Parts: sequence; structure tokens; C-alpha cells
Amino acid sequence: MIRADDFRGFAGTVVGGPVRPGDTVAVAGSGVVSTIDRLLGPGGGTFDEAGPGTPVTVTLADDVDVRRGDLLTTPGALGNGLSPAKAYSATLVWTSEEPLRHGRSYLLLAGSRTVPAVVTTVRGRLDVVSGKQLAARTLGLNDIGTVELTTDTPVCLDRYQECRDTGSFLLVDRAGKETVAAGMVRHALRRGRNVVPHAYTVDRDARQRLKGQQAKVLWLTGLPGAGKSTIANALERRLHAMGLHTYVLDGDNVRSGLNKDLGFTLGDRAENVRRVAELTRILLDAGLIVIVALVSPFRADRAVAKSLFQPGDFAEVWVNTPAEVCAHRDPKGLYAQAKAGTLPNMTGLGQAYEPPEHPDMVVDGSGSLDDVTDELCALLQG
Ligand SMILES: Nc1ncnc2c1ncn2[C@@H]1O[C@H](COP(=O)(O)OS(=O)(=O)O)[C@@H](OP(=O)(O)O)[C@H]1O
Ligand SMILES: Nc1ncnc2c1ncn2[C@@H]1O[C@H](COP(=O)(O)OP(=O)(O)O)[C@@H](O)[C@H]1O
Repeated sequence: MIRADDFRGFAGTVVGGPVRPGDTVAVAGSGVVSTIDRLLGPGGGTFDEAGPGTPVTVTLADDVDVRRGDLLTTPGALGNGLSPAKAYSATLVWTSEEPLRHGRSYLLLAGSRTVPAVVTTVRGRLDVVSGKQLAARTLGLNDIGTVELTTDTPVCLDRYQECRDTGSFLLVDRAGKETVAAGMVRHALRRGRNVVPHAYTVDRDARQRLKGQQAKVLWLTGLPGAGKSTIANALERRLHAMGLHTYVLDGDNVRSGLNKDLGFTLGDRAENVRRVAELTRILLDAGLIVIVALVSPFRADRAVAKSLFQPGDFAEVWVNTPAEVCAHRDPKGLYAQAKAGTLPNMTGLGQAYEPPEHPDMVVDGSGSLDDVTDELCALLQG
């Protein structure tokens, strides 16, 4: 929006049209209808009409609210279903060497809008030779696939076949900022429109007050055998004895229920971390001190988890135990299996563990349990 004294204009590019002063337009985000008053060019001159590709500043006859990234469209298009949604079916052309990770949060760029988005389902991959849709769980370099994705906040996207400009988008890796896919919208999914969060009167503040505590998340990451569960257990016992209300989300435990459909591929780990992070958010809202004990080996997945929380609510703790110590402890025999070649995805051997670059705290998983518990209690109180 461009605002100066009593001037209010909306800068953008015409993607359909032509459009003319006097045309009725609707703001796609809110559905509010107004009329184009003037079309101004980059030098300040006025247009009688502007066609596709023309950069313009539009002034409207009414004082309506148009937000950054909003679309001005025809009321007819809104009637035909163009309205903000959080879930879409789309075709993706995967352009990255790194395969699509189901459950990982990417940035969706559409026009001037950028929103976090997660590919929730891969419906299939196109076999370019036969033209048939093949079953697929992920997409690799140059694959063309049909997926479902959800965005954190509603975005207004056209069907690609209706309008190429407002029906296309890019997916960008959140960490490296590399473009990983070009997307074309097939259609919005009904569930993306019909889900409206309800605000309850008893909220996190009320629950915290009742419990006399400040809810918080301590996210313990580290190699298998590093001591995450042992530390989580000791810390929870200490907090419980102090009369505080806690809950531990341990990888092994969550994987025997909620996440029992997940294995240890990169995609399944991303989904495991995403679901645990969402569950953690619910428990935080319940007013609890939540201790997460999850290998969570990849920085990008941990960054997605962290992004769900306000900065003061979430602390990342690296349980830093030398790999040789973990392998020597090997309480479940997993390192031995991996060395024998029967467990290919084992963290630290067949798959990487990416240590946190800026953790809120590093604790020594081979030192005194009492000392680590003291340090974490201090972190919680700080
Ligand atoms: N391939 C492979 N790699 C790593 N870990 C394995 C694997 N297979 C089974 N396990 C057992 O599963 C526990 C890790 O589960 P998480 O949910 O924490 O893993 S992750 O965050 O999704 O990476 C982990 O528990 P902890 O040892 O408590 O960390 C292992 O017991
Ligand atoms: N500080 C410690 N000193 C010695 N042994 C420990 C320590 N912490 C954990 N252990 C032992 O190491 C093994 C792995 O610990 P665990 O808590 O299960 O790790 P993780 O949850 O990270 O896989 C267990 O046998 C546990 O008793």
C-alpha cells in the first residue's frame, strides 16, 4: 500500500484484464467490493486501461482494507470459489537434488506473499514416458508429482488453469533459501477453507495461573544413547517434587502410539518431529512444562519445530555425548546392529546427526546427572 496525506493506493501488477477505472473489484482476502477510481503508472500518469503484465497503482473509490499480498479480482471470481484457503492440491516440479521431505516446512512464495507450507501428502508421480501416475512417497530431482500441501496462514491462490500468474508458486528451503520446486495449483481443498480455529475463554494464561507456573518447552536433542531419556526423567522427577506440572514426550514412547506409522527415513523423521512439535504446542497451551526427548537429528526439522513457539517459550538443549560413548552404552543394541549392517538408517552411522549451531544450552550427557538437572532447572527459571 502507498499512503501519503489523503492518498491511498495499492501497487501491484495486472495479471488478467484489461482493467479500467470504474470496474468493480473485490478484495480476495475479505470479499469486500469496491470500484477502481484511478490507475496510475510508475511515473504518476494515469491509464484509461491496463492489461496483463502492467505495473500499476490502483486507487479505490472506497476506504477498504487491502493487505500486502492480497489480490484484487472480480466479484464473479470470488463467487466461483477464489477465496483464501490453507490447503491445496498442486502439481510440483521438483528442482532440488535434495528430495521432497514429507512433513518438512518450506516457504511458499506466490507473488508478493511468503508463507510457511508443509507438503502433507504425495499423491503420485508422473511417469513421463507412459504419462501414467505412479505411486510415490517423495519426489526427486526433475520429478513431476501431485501433492497436497497446507500453509500456516490462508493464501488466495487461483487454479493454474484459470490464471498462470496467480495459480503458480515456488517452494523454497527454509534453511538454505534454495528453490526446491515450482508449483501449479490444481484446486483448493475444502478442508483448507472450512477449518476456523475457535478461541476458548479458558486459555493458556488461565491454566498457568491455576497451576502457579510458567509453561515452557525444553527440547532435548542428541544421538541415540546420549542420555536424553535419563535426563528428561531426572528433570521431571525434580520438577514434580517441586509441585510443578510436567509432561515428557519421548521419541520411543510417542512412536509406540501416535507415531507408530513412522519409521526412520528422512521424511518420516521430519514428520515425527513435526507431529511432536504440534503436540508440544498443545501441551504448552495446557500450561505444562514440556520436556521433549527426541533424537531430532536434522537442523531444518528442529527449526520448523522451534518456529511454532514464541522465543521465550522454547529452549533447545543439545545433549552432547561423544559418539563413542553412545556406541559403547548401546542399551538397545542398535549401534551393534548398524555396525553389522542390519540397521542402515541409524543416526550417527548410516544417517547424519546435525548438532545445533546455536542451542540455548549444551549439557554433558556423560557427566553428573545432578549437575545437568541443576543446569536445566536454572534454564527453566531464567
Ligand atoms: N535407525 C534409527 N536411528 C535412530 N534411532 C533409532 C533407529 N531405529 C530405532 N531407533 C530408536 O528410536 C529412537 C529414536 O526415535 P526418535 O523419535 O527420537 O527419532 S527422530 O527424532 O525421529 O530421529 C531411539 O531412541 P533413543 O535411543 O532414546 O534416542 C532408538 O531407540
Ligand atoms: N550421565 C550418564 N552417565 C552414565 N550413563 C548414563 C548417563 N546418562 C544415561 N546413561 C545411560 O546411557 C544409556 C542411554 O541413556 P538414554 O537416556 O536411554 O539415552 P537416549 O534417550 O538419548 O537414547 C542408558 O543405559 C543410561 O542408563
